[in-house]
Amino acid sequence: MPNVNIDPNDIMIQLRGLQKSFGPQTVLADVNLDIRRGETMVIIGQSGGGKSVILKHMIGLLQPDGGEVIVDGVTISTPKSFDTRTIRKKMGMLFQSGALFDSMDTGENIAFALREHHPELSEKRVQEIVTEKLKLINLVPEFRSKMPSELSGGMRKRVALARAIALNPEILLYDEPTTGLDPITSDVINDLILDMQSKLGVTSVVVTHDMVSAFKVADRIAMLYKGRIIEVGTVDEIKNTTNPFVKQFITGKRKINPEEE
Ligand SMILES: Nc1ncnc2c1ncn2[C@@H]1O[C@H](COP(=O)(O)OP(=O)(O)OP(=O)(O)O)[C@@H](O)[C@H]1O
Repeated sequence: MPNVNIDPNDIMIQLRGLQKSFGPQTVLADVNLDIRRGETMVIIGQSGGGKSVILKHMIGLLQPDGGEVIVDGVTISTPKSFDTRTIRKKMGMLFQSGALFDSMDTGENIAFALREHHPELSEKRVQEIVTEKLKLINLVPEFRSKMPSELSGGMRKRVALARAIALNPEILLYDEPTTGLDPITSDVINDLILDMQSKLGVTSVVVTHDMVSAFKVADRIAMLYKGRIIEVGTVDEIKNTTNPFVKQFITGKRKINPEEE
């Protein structure tokens, strides 16, 4: 359970009536969610339910059909306000695949966004920042010369996290950070998510199916169901929920009743 001071009235990300369809498929019907500055919000829900689509709206990779995304008081979701460069400077994202550039070594992967956004930085400074980011994810500086093909799944995620924090983001978005990892490696990633919150003071949004991870890293958990957030609560509140759909999801039971598949 995280341990930082969070002001419930200080909202970093607001989703207001978010709607998104792809062709005939409505993925987000009416998503409303407030994420507080400094908190870790975990979004849970069925596979294919639209959790990643929500993250992509937060970072400006997708524009909604209706509704608003407001980040730190600024609406980022209207075509007029759509300034991806400014948004992305504020945010780091850990993609589901832990996408690294395979042709670059670890150090170059971490330095990539730094060089792009800060061409004024000297090579010495870039290397110092790479070392600092490796340290934050508990890796020694020598690790910078490893190629992605030499890394295990867990290591790739860690390096992807170092890359996501290269520009000192205020917000970190994690898409399925523990998927495909064994429980011990998953726990290393969970600890790093907690570290990022306590050491960097970031606001985090984590999309996951992994309830062990959700219960460990979350300040609050939101459940997406049929295109809407049907419940938001602390870990204890979610564990003790009376909502049958949330209960079904967190306990992994297949059906609530024969009508519900
Ligand atoms: N760019 C796109 N074009 C068309 N359909 C899309 C696009 N992005 C997402 N979708 C569809 O939206 C739905 C929700 O996808 P999303 O990846 O957000 O689900 P998810 O809840 O993150 O699932 P999972 O947990 O399996 O990753 C899926 O049916 C997906 O095929």
